[in-house]
Amino acid sequence: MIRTQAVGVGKIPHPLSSHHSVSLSHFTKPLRFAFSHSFPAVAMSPVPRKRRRRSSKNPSTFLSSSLSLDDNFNITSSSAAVTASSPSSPPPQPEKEEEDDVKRKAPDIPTLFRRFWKVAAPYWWSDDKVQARLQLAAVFALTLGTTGISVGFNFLGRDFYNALANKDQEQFTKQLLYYLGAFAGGIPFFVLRDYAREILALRWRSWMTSYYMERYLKNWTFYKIQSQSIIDNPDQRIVDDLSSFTGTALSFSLAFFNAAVDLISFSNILYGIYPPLFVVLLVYSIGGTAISVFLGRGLVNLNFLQEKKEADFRYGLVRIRENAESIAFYSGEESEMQLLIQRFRSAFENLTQLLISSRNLEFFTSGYRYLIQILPAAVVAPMYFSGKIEFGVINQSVSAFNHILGDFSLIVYQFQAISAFSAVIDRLGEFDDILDNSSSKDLSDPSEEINLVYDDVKSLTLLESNGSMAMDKCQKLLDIENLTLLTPKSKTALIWDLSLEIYEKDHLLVTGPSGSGKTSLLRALAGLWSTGRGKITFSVKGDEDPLLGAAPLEATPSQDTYPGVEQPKNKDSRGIFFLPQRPYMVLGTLRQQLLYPTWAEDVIPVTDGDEPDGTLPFLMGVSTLENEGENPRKPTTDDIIRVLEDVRLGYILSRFNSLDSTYEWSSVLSLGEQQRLAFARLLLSKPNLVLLDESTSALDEANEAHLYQQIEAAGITYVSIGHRRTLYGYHNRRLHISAADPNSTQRNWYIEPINQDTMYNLSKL
Ligand SMILES: Nc1ncnc2c1ncn2[C@@H]1O[C@H](COP(=O)(O)OP(=O)(O)OP(=O)(O)O)[C@@H](O)[C@H]1O
Repeated sequence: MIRTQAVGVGKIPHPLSSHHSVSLSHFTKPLRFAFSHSFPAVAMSPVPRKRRRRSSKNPSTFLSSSLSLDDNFNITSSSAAVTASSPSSPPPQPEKEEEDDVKRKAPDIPTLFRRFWKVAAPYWWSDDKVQARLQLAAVFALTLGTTGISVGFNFLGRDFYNALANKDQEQFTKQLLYYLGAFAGGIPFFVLRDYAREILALRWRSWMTSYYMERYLKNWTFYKIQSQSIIDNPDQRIVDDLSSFTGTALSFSLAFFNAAVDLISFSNILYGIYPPLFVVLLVYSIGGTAISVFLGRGLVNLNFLQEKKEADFRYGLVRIRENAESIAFYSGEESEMQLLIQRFRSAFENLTQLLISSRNLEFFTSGYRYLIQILPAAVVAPMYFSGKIEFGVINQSVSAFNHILGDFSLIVYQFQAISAFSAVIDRLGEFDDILDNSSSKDLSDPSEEINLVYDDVKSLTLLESNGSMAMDKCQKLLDIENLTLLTPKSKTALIWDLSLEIYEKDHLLVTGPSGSGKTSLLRALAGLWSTGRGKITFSVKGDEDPLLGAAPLEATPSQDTYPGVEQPKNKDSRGIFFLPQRPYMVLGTLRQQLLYPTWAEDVIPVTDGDEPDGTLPFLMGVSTLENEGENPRKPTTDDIIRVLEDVRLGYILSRFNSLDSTYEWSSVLSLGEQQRLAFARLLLSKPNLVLLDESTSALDEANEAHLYQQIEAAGITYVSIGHRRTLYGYHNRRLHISAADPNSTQRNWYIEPINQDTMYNLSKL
């Protein structure tokens, strides 16, 4: 076993030890496969504490987390057995991914520093900056205190050993008592320093988590990241990388600060004992740092990939959980197993490389550590023999020497942790850049963008209050002008030059062959896609922008994700509602399902009245004040029950006891029931216009007819996408989109009224 020695933030030294062991547990947090064998004295664990703490109830996290090494470098997981017994026919390799991994270059040092600063800085200038800086000052003060105590122990050690060597029992007992007293007085400093640091790291992490989640969910960045595969595993970056980053950044800062203070304190001591020893130490540590940087240069990239591969593996397991029923119906276990093994193997192979690189570095660092162990004693011993110094001074010089060497060798000793931290910085920096500028990857040419506008009906009325035009405009809900729609990235044309107006009670059916671009048209209307040309204008009710208080709607063009597109956060509050093809069930109670998304703030439990100690202002969730007055009156329990009856779902109340029971709704409700539940949401929100994407595809014809009657009776204008003939009966116009011809720019759509003739012709088919 290799023992490490005093580096950075120290623990209370053992009275009989020649050097001081340290606590640098934070250093290892980003290092998923930390090297506990190297640091037995500092209680490092093979898997960082936070990661090990993941709930074993969650099978995916358990399996994934257990991809770790024990002290003997054995893989301690059932997954390892799986790998060993993998079938003889290897699964197909994800070639593109592998290629990307190979192509990936480690970031250069200036990029790393830029990213570190960009990720770390915002918190210290945030609303929480006063608390943050005060706590940081306290941590630094406690760190200074502990360094002072270490220096005191250095002198105590000298006198203690002098008394021992002189066989002076009285002096020895006195020194022993001093030592015990110093322990009693010093321990609280060490404990409180660590506690204060952890608390500050937690506070910082909480702020960062909230800050990143806000930007991730803003402007549909989460959708773009996912649909265009911009970066891997954003969830892992928010959960694991932020946690590692805050803890490690603080630990490293303190360690460097402590090393600087330590250096000054102990240099005096060592220089006072024997100056040449100090010079030898300087040359030795600078040379050692240069060599370890050279040997460990590949570790940053390997750590980056390890994070990614593990997250991919975990995501594979999560997908099995989410799609359990479909996989079970397909009996797809064998394929799933192959896919999982493939991902695990990829993580395993990268880890093997990581271990080889670490081993090579470790050969050097171990030698570096051992070679120097006896040097200080050997150098000063002749002075002791000649009577120039006392015996205790030998111990003092060894202690001071080790302190200073530790300070100088911070990079050598912690290179593996530093490289893992660099990978975390790299991943977070990349994520941060994307969150800041999420439009840059897919929207390069602003002239090739669809212009999406929300016109305020009231302001238009005021503007043109004398003419009949104003009345017409008030009734118009949607105006599409010369819309040419392209797919993002590949820019394949789906719809050419579409112009269309929708007025109140004007129910439009969109038809066309599969893949022609019907759903994509809705994506463009929702603002999710903006590649193409043309203008989409929604006439919305309400005299205030829900996001900006009293500011007029047209005064707020979006500048971030989709330039030129004004993005509402809460579309339904402007009278427009989208029902996607696959109903989305939120996590929570039945009531929350029904209130989503119009009264989304109720999904997040907000503490009222007395806040529990430690609640942070930035973790309060969505403010209820923000949307107050914008959304329709919140439905009462009676309203909700009535609407459930209206969509013929009244019976589920008795089945699931109450509106406030929590279930995995996407599993316990049939697809048709989920679609009816989506209509219940719609009826509660009562928008002016709804865009339905095959929203009744799982329903029988009777239920479909019933739901259309309900929304018609509620005065909601609807645009539906659908293939079924029965849908013609509930609409008065049809937009037919044909598959676009790549060699032509001709219109690939037409609009026709749906009348008795249409119905007659259909019935003959
Ligand atoms: N994120 C994407 N990037 C690039 N192309 C996409 C993306 N999503 C869909 N497409 C392509 O756009 C085309 C239109 O897709 P869309 O979902 O609009 O079809 P649709 O008419 O609604 O089909 P269906 O009736 O089968 O639901 C398809 O060829 C599809 O493969």
